[in-house]
Amino acid sequence: MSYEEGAAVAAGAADVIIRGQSLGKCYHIYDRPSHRLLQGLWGGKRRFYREFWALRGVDLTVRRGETLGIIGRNGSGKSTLLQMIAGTLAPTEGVIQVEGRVAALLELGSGFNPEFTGRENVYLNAAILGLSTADVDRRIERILAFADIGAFIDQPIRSYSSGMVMRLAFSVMAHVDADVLIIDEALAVGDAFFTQKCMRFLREFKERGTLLFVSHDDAAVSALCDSALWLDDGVVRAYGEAKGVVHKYLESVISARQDGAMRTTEAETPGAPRTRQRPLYDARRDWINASNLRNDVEVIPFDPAVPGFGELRARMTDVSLTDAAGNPLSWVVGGESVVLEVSIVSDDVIRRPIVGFYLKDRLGQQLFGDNTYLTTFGNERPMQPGRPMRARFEFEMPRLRSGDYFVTIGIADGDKEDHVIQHWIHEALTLRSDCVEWAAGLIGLPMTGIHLEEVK
Ligand SMILES: Nc1ncnc2c1ncn2[C@@H]1O[C@H](COP(=O)(O)OP(=O)(O)OP(=O)(O)O)[C@@H](O)[C@H]1O
Repeated sequence: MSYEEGAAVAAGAADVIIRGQSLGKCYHIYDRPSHRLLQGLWGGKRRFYREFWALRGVDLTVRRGETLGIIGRNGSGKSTLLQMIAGTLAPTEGVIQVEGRVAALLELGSGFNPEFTGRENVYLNAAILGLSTADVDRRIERILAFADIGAFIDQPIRSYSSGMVMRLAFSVMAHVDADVLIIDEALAVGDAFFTQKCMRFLREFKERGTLLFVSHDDAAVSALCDSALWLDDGVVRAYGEAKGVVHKYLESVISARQDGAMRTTEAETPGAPRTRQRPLYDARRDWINASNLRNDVEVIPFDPAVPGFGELRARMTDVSLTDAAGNPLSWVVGGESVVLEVSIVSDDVIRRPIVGFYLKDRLGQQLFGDNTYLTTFGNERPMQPGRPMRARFEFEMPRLRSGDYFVTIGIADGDKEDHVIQHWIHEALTLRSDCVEWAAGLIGLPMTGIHLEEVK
């Protein structure tokens, strides 16, 4: 879909909440400080500055309930556009109309007064967003619980770390009943557990509100957003369905990296000879593991005190990654065979136990997972009180981009359609990956063989 088509399709839809027409922002650039002074003296009679358009000719229409991703290189105009939508920056030309309450997390602590305490800033910030003191009184406990910064809340903000400022700012924003949320995902980097909490909140918010999400992470935009807008040097390069726009953006990034030496391939000719697939040992594995391509993954051990939920007639007592011999691992190398073990106890009969897991990245995207349902299908054994069980999932550890990952585990009683969650832990294990080089995709599947050869 072209930019014009994207804007036209969106504009035709009912329930428009944001409409921007021909938006532009021009800054005056003075090559020397003295030029600014001279400009003041000369007024409009002479020009001592250069014009720089940070944004120009942007049309945009966002419907209620839509999630729009804004992508683009550094300096492409993303913040400029979003500040206009948030109402903190006036456009030089064009018109922006926004319905309802907008809460934005664009610049860290921008709405906070450093001399006031966290608590005072909560009231101040919420008031700016239109909440009365009584409204905040009713929500303050929830705001503080979400931010989770403890006694610091009664200290001046200037004594906070940037992570604490982020937690508080996000928490206020999450509790003001905003119609539109604007988030720069780069700000949410840092504390991985809090990022998970934020992402869970954003997924829930998406169901009822309008979300504008700035991200450098193309996978996150594809996964979270309905539509995307790609800005490049202040102008829109593509606008429309998220996956299509992200695809074009990536194509351009890769093409630029390869100095434009890229062509699009045609579909394979029918009947052309194909390489036969046979399971082969990947001889590169030893080489990869001995080089800087090696992907080390630290396993942060299971903490039995970590919060979970469920009926709790059965619960997990331990979760670990082990080698084939059952030895718990504190480090794994991407590509190695591992076993995910979940130990369970119950104090009641669990008629049909099912144990499942998935691996999530820091944005909460589910990368892969599985469960015991099909393995036990037709041969279900009730779990008896006082007789512990253990679920084992054997797989090859995929290579993981640098960052934190989480293993979510669920235990249920029932079948695939109809079951009751017994115990669910969002972050049962944390995997901390360190990876210097990255090939492609969300995860790197260990290849059993890669070949390039002449077909005889
Ligand atoms: N006050 C200003 N005066 C002059 N130029 C500015 C000003 N604010 C922003 N710019 C310029 O406008 C351009 C767009 O900036 P903007 O912050 O919107 O980009 P961005 O896409 O959000 O970048 P990033 O991803 O690095 O946050 C940049 O070239 C920036 O240097």
